[in-house]
Amino acid sequence: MSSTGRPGAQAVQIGSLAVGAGPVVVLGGAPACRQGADGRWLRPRAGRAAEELAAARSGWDGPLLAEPASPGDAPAVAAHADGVVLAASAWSGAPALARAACALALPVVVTRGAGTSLDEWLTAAARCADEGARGVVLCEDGGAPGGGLAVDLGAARAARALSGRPVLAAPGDGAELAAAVVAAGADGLWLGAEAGEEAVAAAREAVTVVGALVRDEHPATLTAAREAIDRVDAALAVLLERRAGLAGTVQRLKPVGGFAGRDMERERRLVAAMARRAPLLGEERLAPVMNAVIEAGLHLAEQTRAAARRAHESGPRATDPDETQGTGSVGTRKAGRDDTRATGGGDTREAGGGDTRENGAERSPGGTEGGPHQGDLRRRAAVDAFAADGPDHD
Ligand SMILES: O=C(O)C(=O)C[C@]1(C(=O)O)C=C[C@@H](O)C=C1
Repeated sequence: MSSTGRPGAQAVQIGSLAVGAGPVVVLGGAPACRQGADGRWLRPRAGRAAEELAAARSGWDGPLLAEPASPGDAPAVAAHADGVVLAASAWSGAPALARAACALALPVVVTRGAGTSLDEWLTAAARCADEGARGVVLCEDGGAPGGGLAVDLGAARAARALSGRPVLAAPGDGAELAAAVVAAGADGLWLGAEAGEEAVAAAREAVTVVGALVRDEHPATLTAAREAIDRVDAALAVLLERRAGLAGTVQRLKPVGGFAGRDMERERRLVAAMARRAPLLGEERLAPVMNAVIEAGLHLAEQTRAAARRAHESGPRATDPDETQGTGSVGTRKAGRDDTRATGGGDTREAGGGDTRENGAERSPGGTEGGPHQGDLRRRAAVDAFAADGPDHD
């Protein structure tokens, strides 16, 4: 079982592309998707299959899927495509076309359309396998004109679990639902004919980042294993950047921000919580990792703060950087550092194990710590110390 609770699907090879094993694949319509897709699909116009498929193939040597309009298109599909697409109208209403498509001994994508039940869909897939298809992939598109919001992710998930076949989902021309498709456990995104490079890139990002979180992978080669690591690193980068932003917000909200306000008890607790989700690494291995992450966030916060302060000081009629940074501090900016130390701040590293209730306490909106006036002065002094000390801590 994967981390999404699905049994693994039997991978189907479409040209060079394995669908159902490894990462979620992105398929785009040809010829609009020039870049970024793992494979393309084409529905040639009636009577134009040979010409249009030849043209699509001449500009693309990756996996190409074709949807024949009639049995007469079969030779062109065999000549140029790596797989066949059977829409619901074909497998439910055009048996001769379905038979001709399966007889090509290519992988077949069986699409669920409007008004077709899960049972009918899975039965059609099984029939395609019996009639010669070299692997069957299911594709859920909901059947609404233009696809998109009609896609039934529950049906896609059930189809995968019941059949053991890879399942694609067609979220339309845009990538708004791409993350949801990946999170639902689909093996691929089938983008609409109008999806351009931007939609393909957004779908790729969802596949990479969301896939790293929800999709179990068991790569068997060095290249595949490194590619899987690259996806996890991509997700880590997104999360680290987001974490650094939030840590910067905390520094502005704390009575004493930056290294001076370091709260080692909070750090110990967050490492312990992470270890519950990462038991193989455990607290001992996670602690140095998180120490580095936290220090990177504090450095960034201090440097950002110092840069804002320099801009403020050199500006012609600059506004108070504390106001623009959202610190909400009031009072004079010249409050002394001795006041800061009185809050439990002071030297960065020594301050780490300091009074955590003081350092970690959220600022009260009314500024009532030790009386409104004194509280304001103390906060002001702490913010100044945070800015002044910034880049010196390394
Ligand atoms: O929670 C805080 O007090 C923070 O300043 C945030 C944070 C963190 O990055 O998670 C940073 C420094 C502290 O020592 C503890 C935690």
